[in-house]
Amino acid sequence: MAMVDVRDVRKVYDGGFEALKGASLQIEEGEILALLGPNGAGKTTLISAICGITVPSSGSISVGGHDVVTDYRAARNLIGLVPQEINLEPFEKVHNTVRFSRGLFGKRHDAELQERLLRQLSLWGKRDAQVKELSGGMKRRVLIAKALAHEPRVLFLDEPTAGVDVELRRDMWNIVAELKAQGVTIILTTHYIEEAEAIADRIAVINKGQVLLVEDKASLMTRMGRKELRIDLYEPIAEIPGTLADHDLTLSQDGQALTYAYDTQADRTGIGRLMAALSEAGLAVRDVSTAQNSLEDIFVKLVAEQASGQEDAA
Ligand SMILES: Nc1ncnc2c1ncn2[C@@H]1O[C@H](COP(=O)(O)OP(=O)(O)OP(=O)(O)O)[C@@H](O)[C@H]1O
Repeated sequence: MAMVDVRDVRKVYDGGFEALKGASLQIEEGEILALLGPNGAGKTTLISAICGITVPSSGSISVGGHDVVTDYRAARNLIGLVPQEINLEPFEKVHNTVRFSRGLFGKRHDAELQERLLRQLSLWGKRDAQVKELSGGMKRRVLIAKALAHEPRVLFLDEPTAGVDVELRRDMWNIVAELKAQGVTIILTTHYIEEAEAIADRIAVINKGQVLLVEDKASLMTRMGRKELRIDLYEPIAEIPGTLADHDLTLSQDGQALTYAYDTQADRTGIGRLMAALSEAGLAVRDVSTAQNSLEDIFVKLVAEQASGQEDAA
């Protein structure tokens, strides 16, 4: 059974806007799923629907086997939500804020757990500070502590690292890794695609209210990935020799390196043929290296493909 099971969910807002158009998504226990999509794609709407904050117009959602509408409390108890916007009580002390969040779920205060959580998030030294005294990054940590205070099994992080510095981002990634090790299921929305690339097990791409794809990150990168072969030359050249014209090469500005893009899934990459042709052209190779194109390239391509598909259909 999937930990989070979203089936054919539609959401039409009051004004008539259809933010989700039959979205389906199954998320397994203990996995980290990155939900990617451009602005307005429907990510927050989907998360809100799973967390029972927004009621879907149709379709069904369960968390841990509990329907989020008809069995809201049981489902919500399993969920921790780190919202996009900072919504903290400014005059409250850090430790009270976190303690109160646990209380909301009817759970008794657990001093040991609270200390562990605050230490893990580097908030222990700030436990007696008022929220308003904290930096933006620290406030984000408090949001995470609050979301984790009732020991949820599923954690939603909605743009957790928007506007935070590199160090805090790394810290958050470490926290996510620790939670995963504890078997917590994590759903992350992010605009930083390298973040998804770094920490997610699976990638879901959503655009215009539709889930375009859900796939294992590694297989997605292999399936859609293109690689680039960079060839450094001993001697710079002014232009690509005519005999190499059909190899789809680009020459660096300083004339010192050639780049060859190839499809990793193609029957033939053409590398062998290219190397032979280079040698025939009398070009001496100093070094070669390869680079895989990024998840970002793949994401941009997917979204563009959907847009052109819709134009074709129109
Ligand atoms: N309460 C609402 N009433 C009407 N329309 C809404 C409401 N909330 C969101 N929308 C619209 O639904 C669409 C999806 O919004 P949503 O916030 O889910 O997108 P998102 O993918 O989270 O975007 P972002 O990356 O900008 O946070 C947007 O076009 C938005 O304007």
